[in-house]
Amino acid sequence: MKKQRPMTQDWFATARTLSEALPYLQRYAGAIVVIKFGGHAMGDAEEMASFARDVVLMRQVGVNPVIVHGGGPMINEMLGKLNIQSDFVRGKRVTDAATMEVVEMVLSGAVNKRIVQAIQDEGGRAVGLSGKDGGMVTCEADDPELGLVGRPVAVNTDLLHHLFTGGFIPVIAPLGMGRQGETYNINGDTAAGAIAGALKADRLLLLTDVSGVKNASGEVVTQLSPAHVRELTEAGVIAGGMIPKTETALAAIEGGVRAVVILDGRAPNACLLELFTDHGAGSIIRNSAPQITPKG
Ligand SMILES: Nc1ncnc2c1ncn2[C@@H]1O[C@H](COP(=O)(O)OP(=O)(O)O)[C@@H](O)[C@H]1O
Ligand SMILES: CC(=O)N[C@@H](CCC(=O)OP(=O)(O)O)C(=O)O
Repeated sequence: MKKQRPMTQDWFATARTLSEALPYLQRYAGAIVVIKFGGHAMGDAEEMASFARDVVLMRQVGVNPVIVHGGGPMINEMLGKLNIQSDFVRGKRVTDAATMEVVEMVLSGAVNKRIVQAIQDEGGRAVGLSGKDGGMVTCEADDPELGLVGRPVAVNTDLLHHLFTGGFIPVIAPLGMGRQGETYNINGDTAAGAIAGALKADRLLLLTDVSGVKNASGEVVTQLSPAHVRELTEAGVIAGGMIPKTETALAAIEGGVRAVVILDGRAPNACLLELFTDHGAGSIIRNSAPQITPKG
């Protein structure tokens, strides 16, 4: 039963926010939204629960969310405990057979199941998978220097469509299968971009630990075209871990994703703010095509 509490301005504001969400709820009903949930964005138990609640709410209002997660910091921790040395080249982990074993164990085991559990705890029905399940992500070796790092060359979305029909929320670890049955380690951003492209997703949300793409003065740029992203990259303003994200964003847009948003996954209700309010969150990257209401 609802509690009887005195009416305050806050309650009116809450009701107004719900009412203002209507056009966005209508716009996203049936839409596919792929969310890359990076290891740095996961935060503590409360932040994980808040993320899970947003995802369950999305599903409840008819959106088809797909979670593709990372887990780089968790892999580093386990490799450290096992005294296995690990190096990164251009943002990707050099992966030999011993490292691959640990990567698969941490991503498909601990990290994947933690997210599945968090979603179930909020009343959603999550299914934990890796890109190997249902022959979803086929890879080729990315670069001989990187060992078992995969570059997705084909994505089969049949399994995902079955899950959408059943009302399930897919939670996918970024692993893929080679044509000879070998397992590949895929950068989480790359995997999310490939899956979003194959689904022709309405939105790809890349959740990270900064509030968006920053310009040379350190301010977040809220709207970017692919040309603007290339300019910032050539000028060295987009650097480090942001490079695989913006490269993924450009490839995803090229592949048919309507828009990509880079945002801070630790900010409360970041996904809801982006999808269902006038305010939006983070940096949106899209071709400067005519806008379709609301927010294209
Ligand atoms: N122009 C830029 N705008 C925002 N962040 C940037 C930029 N250039 C580099 N970065 C760095 O990219 C980092 C995000 O990448 P990364 O740490 O790999 O994220 P994740 O672990 O979430 O995948 C930011 O914390 C920031 O240090
Ligand atoms: C090839 C490669 O680098 N794979 C990544 C996969 C996890 C990942 O991408 O995690 P974050 O999103 O948390 O960084 C790795 O081994 O760390």
